[in-house]
Amino acid sequence: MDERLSEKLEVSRPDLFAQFPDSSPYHHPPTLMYNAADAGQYANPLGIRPEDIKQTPHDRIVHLLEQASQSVDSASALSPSEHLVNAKALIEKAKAIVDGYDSYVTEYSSPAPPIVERMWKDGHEHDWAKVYLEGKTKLRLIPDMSAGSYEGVVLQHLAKMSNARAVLEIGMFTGTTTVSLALVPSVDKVTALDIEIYLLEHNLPNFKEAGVASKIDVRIGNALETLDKLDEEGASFDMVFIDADKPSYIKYLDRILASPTLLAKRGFIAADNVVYKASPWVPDPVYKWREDLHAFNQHVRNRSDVEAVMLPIEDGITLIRRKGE
Ligand SMILES: C[S@@+](CC[C@H](N)C(=O)[O-])C[C@H]1O[C@@H](n2cnc3c(N)ncnc32)[C@H](O)[C@@H]1O
Repeated sequence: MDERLSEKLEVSRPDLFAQFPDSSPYHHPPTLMYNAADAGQYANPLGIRPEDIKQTPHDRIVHLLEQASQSVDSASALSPSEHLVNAKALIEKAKAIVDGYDSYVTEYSSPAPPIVERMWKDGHEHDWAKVYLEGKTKLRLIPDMSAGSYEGVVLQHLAKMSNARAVLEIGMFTGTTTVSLALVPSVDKVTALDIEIYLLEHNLPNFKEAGVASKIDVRIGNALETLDKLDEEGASFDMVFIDADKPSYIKYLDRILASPTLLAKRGFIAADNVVYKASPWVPDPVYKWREDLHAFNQHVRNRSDVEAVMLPIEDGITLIRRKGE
């Protein structure tokens, strides 16, 4: 890690992260809480609100430009000037560029299958806080964990272009990406790992409705232990999508690459959220895993046995292949 970045990262220790009052529906603020064990660990001196937590670098830029625009409005109210009018117009234009970007690329890409759109919508309407408070999930899951239908289409293309037959997904959540991949004709099987037994029951009706239940093998448990089991079974995957707990990304990658079989010859790994809301280079205390993701990116770059390309898709996807294949 370069010194400047390390300095910046140190500014935001976990004790600065938000804790919402027990009575708040956001007692475990979105994206801050993956692990129930984290609950209650953080103070909230910064007054972070859930709506301040954005999902991608673009979302973050739009949010910042909105705030800048509001500041210009306030300044204009006090002292109207041509400069402020110009500044406002420039901010609004920059905002329109970024704001329209994701919608445009989604509109002119093939659409996601309707079942995936429906699953994504249902996932956003599900009361994950209630499920967690009832003790049905260990983790406080939040709808925005779902990669979304556009990213599902991207993954489908990667699977199609690589002619992937066996796919491993580490982190299934509501199964939108699982179903997207299982719907690819060349894919025979998607092995989906998750730690939450609740998701098995929750997702099964959708897997059946999509007509791909027989192609999906859900393995519940800690993904690292499941990887050990899959390795013992001699399982081999053409495509691996890593999208579970961010602090374990390095372990997942190393475990897969340590095995002679888990990653098939000419197989590839796609790791999600690698630019993590741009927080590795513009830190903000609300983004809890920036050090983990930054360490993962450095680790990938420093492994001499792999080649990688980081794609600025949504929250960033890195494609990793064994060198020389
Ligand atoms: C970001 S979500 C996955 C989203 C999904 N790929 C999609 O795009 O819809 C992460 C998932 O990883 C699971 N998870 C977190 N820690 C885990 C662990 N140690 N082992 C297995 N699964 C884990 C969570 O339960 C959650 O469902």
